[in-house]
Parts: sequence; C-alpha cells; structure tokens
Amino acid sequence: MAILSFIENIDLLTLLVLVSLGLATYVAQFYFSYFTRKNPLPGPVPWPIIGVWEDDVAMANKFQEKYGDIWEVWKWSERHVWIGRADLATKLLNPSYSNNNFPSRTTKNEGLDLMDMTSKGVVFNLDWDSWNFNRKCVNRVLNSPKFLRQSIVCTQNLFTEMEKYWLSLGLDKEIDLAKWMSRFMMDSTLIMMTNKNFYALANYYDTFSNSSCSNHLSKDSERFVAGIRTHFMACVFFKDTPKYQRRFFPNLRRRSKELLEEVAWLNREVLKIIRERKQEIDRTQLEDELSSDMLTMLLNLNTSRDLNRESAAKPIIEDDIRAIIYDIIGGGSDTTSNSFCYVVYYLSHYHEVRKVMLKELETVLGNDPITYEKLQKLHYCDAMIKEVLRIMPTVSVVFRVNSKPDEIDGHHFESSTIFMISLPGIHMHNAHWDNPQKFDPQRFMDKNIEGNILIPFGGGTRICPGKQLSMLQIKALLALLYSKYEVELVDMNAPIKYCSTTVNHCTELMIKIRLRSEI
Ligand code: HEM
Repeated sequence: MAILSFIENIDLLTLLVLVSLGLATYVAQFYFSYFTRKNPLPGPVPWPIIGVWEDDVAMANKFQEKYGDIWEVWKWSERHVWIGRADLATKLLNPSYSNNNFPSRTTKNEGLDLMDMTSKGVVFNLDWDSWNFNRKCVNRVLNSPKFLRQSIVCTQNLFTEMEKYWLSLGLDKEIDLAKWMSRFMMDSTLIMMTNKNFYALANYYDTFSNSSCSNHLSKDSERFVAGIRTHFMACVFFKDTPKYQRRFFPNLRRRSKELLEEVAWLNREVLKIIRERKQEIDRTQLEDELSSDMLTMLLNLNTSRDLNRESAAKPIIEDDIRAIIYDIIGGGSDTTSNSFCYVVYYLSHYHEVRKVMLKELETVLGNDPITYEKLQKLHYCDAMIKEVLRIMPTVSVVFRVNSKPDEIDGHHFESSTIFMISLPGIHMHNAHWDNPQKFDPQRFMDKNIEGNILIPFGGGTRICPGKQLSMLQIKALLALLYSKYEVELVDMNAPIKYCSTTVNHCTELMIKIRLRSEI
C-alpha cells in the first residue's frame, strides 16, 4: 500500500531522478561486470544492452589490426571470440569425429528450434549423432561420381538456356552477371536436388522481355523459389533476434508470424515432393536405373537398392531429408554463384592470368565436350579459383562452439563459448603467406598447402561437403563462358560491389560479352 501511494503521489522531477538513478546503477553494474570479467581478451568496449553496434564481419580486419589475432566482440549480451591466425584455429577445425570439443557452429537457439532446424539436417544440427549420420549420407551422395557427372550435364544444359536468353536480348546489352548467376545456381541446385525445374532463370528473363517465355510455366514454381529465399531469411531472423524482442516488439512479432507461416507452407510443399518421389521409386523395378538427383539418391541410401549399404544403417527419415534440402540449397546456390562472379572480376583485371587459363582450357578441353575427368585436369583453373577465394572468400567467417571448457593460446574458455574464425584474417596473414596482397595463382601450382591457412570451405569435421561439386561447377562455367565469349567488365575502374555479411553477396557485376569467333 505504501508503495502504491508513493507511486500515485510522485511528481515528474522525482520520477526523472529515479529513472536516471536506475539507469546509472545499471550502467555502472554493466561496466563493473565487463571490466572485471573472467579471462578477458582485448576488443572494443561494448555499449550496455546492445554490445558493439558495428557490423563485426565488416570490421574484423580493423579489429584484428588493433587487437591482435585473437579478440572479443560483444553482441547484445553474447561474447564472440574472434580468431585470425591459422594455428589458433587448429583445435576448432579438428577433423576427428570421436574426439572433438568443437562439434557445432551455434549454441542452443530457441529461434532455430522454432524452425525445427537444431535436430535435423546438417547445418544447424546440434545433435552430434544425428548430424554424423546425416552428414555421412550427404557426403556419399554429393561426392559420388554419378552425381558429379550429372551435375556437369545440368550445368551445361542450363548454360545453353541462359545463353539463349542473352542472345535473344542482344549481345550489345550489358549483363548483370551477379543477378543472372544467382538465378542460374538456384535452378541448378534445385534440379540437381529434385530433378525438377523451378524456372528461376526463365522467370528472370521474363522481367526483361516482352515475349514471356515462362507464361506456360506454373506460377507455383516462382512461389516455391520465393519461399526458399524466405526460408533463408527466416533462419537468419530467428537465429539472431532474441526471443523477448520477437515477443514484445509488435513489428517483430508480426514478422515472426509471417515467416513461420511461410516456412510451414514451404515445409508442406517440400514434403509433398519427397513423398511423390518415394512413390515413384517404389513403382520402379529394382533392376531399372533411377535418376541421379540428390533426392532420389538420398531416399535410396541404406535400402535394398543400395549396393554399398552398411548392414546396421537405416534409411534416412523424411524430416531429415527436408532439412537437408534446405541445407543444400542454402549452402550451395549463393556461395557458388557469388564465387563465380568474383572469379570473373579477377580474370577481367589480370589479363596474364586469363591468358594462361584460356591456354589451359584449349589444351585440356579442345573442342571436346566437357567431362568430369577433363575438368579434374584443369590444374591452373583450380589454382586460380583458390587464389580468388583466398583474397575474396565468399564465406567470410566460420563459427564454432565448444562443448567443454578449453584453452587456446593460454586463454581459458568456458563451455558454449562462440568462436568466429575470420577467413580474411587467416587468408591475408603475413605469417602464412608471402606478399598476401598480391593476386598470384602460381602460389598454388604444384604446391601442397599445409595447416588451415586456406579455408574458403571451412575445415575439420564440418568442412563444406559441396567443395568438390562447386569447384567442378565453377570450372565448367569458366570453360563454357570463356571458350566461346570474350568477357569484359563494363567499368574497369569500379571496385567489386558486394555486401559484406557471413556470405559476401556480389550485389552487381556488369559485364559485356562478344563472340570470340567475331573478334
Ligand atoms: C564456392 C562455393 C562454396 C563455398 C565458398 C562454401 C563454403 C562453406 C563454408 C565456409 C562452410 C562452413 C564449413 C565449416 O564450418 O567448417 C560450408 C558448409 C556447408 N556447405 Fe558449403 N560452400 C560452397 C558450396 C557448397 C555447395 C555447392 C554445397 C552443396 C551442394 C554446400 C553445402 C554446404 C553444407 C550442407 C554445409 C554445412 C556442413 C555441416 O555443417 O556439416 N556448399 N560451406
């Protein structure tokens, strides 16, 4: 009662004094805890509640220069430990399954739980045994020569389709390669995954052309592709937006609801595709060959059709397949399309490198069709792509979380510490590279690179399972584009345009192409 009557009789000035006192106490307590925290590392001093406001991926190089190769950044109330030198990342990139203290890339996350991502699939799966089983299945399919061969055929077919659109728009037109490649890789990944075309390229072409080439195609495909993009946005939103903000800020509450509805719709659509394919497989005779798309291959693993079946292993369940579909589309489409754009950008600026690459394409491929075996012989292309991904890594940070307390470089870390490995930090470190700023593919020719000094695909147990596939796809695209066309940037003086986040998105790459035969 006394408190109530005090509140009723309070005047504005007293209220302001009390609020200010409350805030001052909170801030004093916050900084007291911060400056007396256990096992401190150097790093920018955080603001109360929000932590460090700057985008830490964009700031990583600046922070590394200022604070050294291991530093900490606070986001909201979460501590992120950043690492920018390969030897400090050794434990984090441990290749062992059985003895690994850094098994996952996120802490327990209520937002990702809501999306049903933390116990399914691979990318956000926190259940180590479930991840291990799913990961073995993904590795078996993605690295099988049958699947890789099919992926090259798919790349060739889609390139022919894209070329047809470019020719119809006219070769005098400027092409925004970033936008075309984003649609190209979306189509390519969905076809390789499901053996179904969702016409992202055709729909993009329609935005330029009066003669709608896809008006006979189902609008459902457009909705599906949009749904996939929304799913990725939802992952980022639910992973990074704390629960209380999603509950109490009306706009965030509305956004959560919309995203969850869209994700539920997409889940139903994807499950429909999985079930239809399962029925098709059941209707096919055992001796008849099935298609080499990832969905069919995943559904067949550890069944009576699987010749390499491990005796005790069970088939993979449909909810895990659904999550893997998202993981593969999310992990495989934008990464490869952006990487290809960065390769084209560097080739346009380094004419000597382009000349050596063209020579290699001519010698190894000649006028023959592109094959899996021949693409593996493109050693200079391989070195050149590695050098582009060293200087311009498409993924700029790799995450890890420790399951037990651990020590790195004499610093103690409690369990569930979030570690961020800075790829630009390692790729440009003077301790690992001679003249790191120099673009020089030769540094990878006939040389083994040891330690984790080149990690565009991450490392250890959770290394990217699509590494082989994406290198083959980029080489196939280089062969298809450069053997027929001369490629030029529209503005040679413009710096590369990209938006720096965990994945560096190429926002625009304007090129002009001319037929080599007409030069
Ligand atoms: C140039 C293209 C690509 C780049 C630069 C790239 C890069 C990466 C990186 C840095 C990681 C994190 C690895 C780690 O934590 O150590 C990763 C994970 C992953 N990538 Fe890729 N990737 C590419 C292409 C692909 C493709 C084509 C696919 C699939 C078709 C794919 C599927 C995945 C998956 C599923 C994971 C999660 C693996 C796990 O958690 O076990 N990626 N990728």
